[in-house]
Amino acid sequence: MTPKEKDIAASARGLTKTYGRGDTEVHALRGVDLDLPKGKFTAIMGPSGSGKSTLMHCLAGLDQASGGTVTVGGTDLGSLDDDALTVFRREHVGFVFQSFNLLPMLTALQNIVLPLELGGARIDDAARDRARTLADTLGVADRLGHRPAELSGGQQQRVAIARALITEPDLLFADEPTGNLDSTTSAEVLDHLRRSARELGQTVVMVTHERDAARYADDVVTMQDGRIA
Ligand SMILES: Nc1ncnc2c1ncn2[C@@H]1O[C@H](COP(=O)(O)OP(=O)(O)OP(=O)(O)O)[C@@H](O)[C@H]1O
Repeated sequence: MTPKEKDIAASARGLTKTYGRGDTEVHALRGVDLDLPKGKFTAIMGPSGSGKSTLMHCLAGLDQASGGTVTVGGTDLGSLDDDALTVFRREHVGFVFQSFNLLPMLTALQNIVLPLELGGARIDDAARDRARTLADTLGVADRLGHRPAELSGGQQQRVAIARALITEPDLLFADEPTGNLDSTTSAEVLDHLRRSARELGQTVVMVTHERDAARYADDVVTMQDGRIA
């Protein structure tokens, strides 16, 4: 790796994605080149249908590109089969969704440690301590015994961020993470995403429609018709 490559968490080269065939063909990505610098918070903006979610899903190994390459931490995702991709996502990627996606029957603490359990780890005191430290950083340490329904939207989203960070992923992806939140709560969640990058060294990528939200990011990438504008 060259020194420059060392500072890049993920990159796309000539990335294309086509959905459907013939009359129903949609070119969601038309050749995207992008480098995501390590430890930075990048926002992806652009009109509806411009390819933001598709780009994020390809970078995260959730969707397969039609052409071009995605490299994460030196691994070409195109070289991985489905099983290897699943392991790759579990070990390297965290997600935060607009709708939080917490499991309603589990407490906040149980939700946060779930990715460790799914990865086959035993949930011991060390794991619970890590979850508490993250919850503390995110300001929800006093809500750990509560179920999602007993938390505000902002608290749920902060629990979701802690859950995404518990495996210490190289990349944290957030798809419209403040879409369901009021402006005060949005500001808190965005501040935590920014701190994940600045204080924990996470590489954070967020898709958003909101210019105010994008202001928290170090860089803003704008998509237009499947390309970076
Ligand atoms: N699974 C799919 N099958 C067919 N077409 C799809 C599929 N997913 C996305 N598309 C199309 O690809 C294009 C890009 O979609 P994408 O969701 O990436 O855009 P976006 O910028 O994230 O939009 P939005 O802001 O509305 O979420 C759109 O024209 C969309 O209709």
